[in-house]
Amino acid sequence: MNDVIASHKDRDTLMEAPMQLKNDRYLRALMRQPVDCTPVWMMRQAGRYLPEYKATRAQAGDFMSLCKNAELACEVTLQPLRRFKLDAAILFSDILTIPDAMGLGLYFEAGEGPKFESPLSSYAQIDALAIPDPEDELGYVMNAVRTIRKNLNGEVPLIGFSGSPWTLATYMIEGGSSKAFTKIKKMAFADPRSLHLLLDKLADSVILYLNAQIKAGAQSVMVFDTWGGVLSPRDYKLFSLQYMHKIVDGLIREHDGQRVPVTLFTKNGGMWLESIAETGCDAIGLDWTIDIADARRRVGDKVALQGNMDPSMLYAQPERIEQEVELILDGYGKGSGHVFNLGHGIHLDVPPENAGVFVDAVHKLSVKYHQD
Ligand SMILES: Cc1c2[nH]c(c1CCC(=O)O)Cc1[nH]c(c(CCC(=O)O)c1C)Cc1[nH]c(c(CCC(=O)O)c1C)Cc1[nH]c(c(C)c1CCC(=O)O)C2
Repeated sequence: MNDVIASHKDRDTLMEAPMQLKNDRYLRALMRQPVDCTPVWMMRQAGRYLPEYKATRAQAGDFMSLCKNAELACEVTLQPLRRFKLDAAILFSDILTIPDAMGLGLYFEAGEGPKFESPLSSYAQIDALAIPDPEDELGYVMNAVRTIRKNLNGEVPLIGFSGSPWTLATYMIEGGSSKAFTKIKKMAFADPRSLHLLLDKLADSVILYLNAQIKAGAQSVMVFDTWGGVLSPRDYKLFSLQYMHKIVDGLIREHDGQRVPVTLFTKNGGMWLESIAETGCDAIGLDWTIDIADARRRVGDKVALQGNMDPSMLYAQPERIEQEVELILDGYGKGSGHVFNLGHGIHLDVPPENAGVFVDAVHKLSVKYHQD
């Protein structure tokens, strides 16, 4: 009942959220328009490395309760922006909301990561899965998006996100995190019909989910393909990229008169940049295993690039962090089209001050790459 009231309230008040951004360099860089300096944000910017996050999470009880409470999800989205001069906010949620809404029973076991009560193993189970209605079973995510957009008050854009079909399928079939991915690979090679049915349903679900996030106020969207890099080149195209391509084709690309840029991130996907760029995405997220100068040479002006400092570099001394930022900025070279980021999520035991050193270094050291 309270959720219903909150959702109507948020829908009305979103009208008050300003259209014009005070800081739009994140969106400009994704569209390769001139910027004054390189924008920066961090994946898992809200997370266990911040004491204020731990306090709010304790208040919520557990991780999913935090995701399902729009006010608290908004609070943890904004916490890192109060500490650091980030150029974008990322919705606080998780990629596993879709499988949870499909009825697989998501839970988090301390120290073991996400788990599902009912993992998938047969065609019949996959055939029986329904595509979730984003404003119903996933309505709590849309409420969070509306609440965050309103509270951001036009400061910086809000990034919405989803997992890629392949990455979501790994969790749904393995039953949680995996190292060898034997169950999903067994299905891929011994029973491809079942896996393709699942991937296709997930692609349809992701399209509906991301489009609903865009309508609720997300100004840019990202698809996280955390596990695409465990496939061979041929199987990556068949089981992962094909479905991300379908998603890019199905997304709202312009909303309220503004372009909504889409970024695809495949961890360990550096060898497939040209193919990823061909999906028609606006930007590619890079992990740290590829040289950003090579990446830019290979994609040319086709897409913007996001990345790509090793998250473990945040354990280093300030001078070493600054040196690494400079090397990456120099690798990308002059001009717009680069969003600075870590190559993956921030580690939970990183000192918060080091994240601040990183963000400030990007802004300070990048100015010269955007002059004349
Ligand atoms: C694979 C994946 C997941 N979730 C996500 C991915 C794709 C990106 C990536 O590769 O990291 C994406 C994600 N997860 C979370 C966000 C929110 C935005 C942000 O802060 O960056 C985003 C964008 C919050 C979260 N999602 C999670 C946390 C930590 C939860 C906590 O303990 O408070 C956060 C802040 C939980 C989570 N959720 C997932 C894992 C593996 C874990 C870690 C579990 C553990 O180590 O105990 C699945």
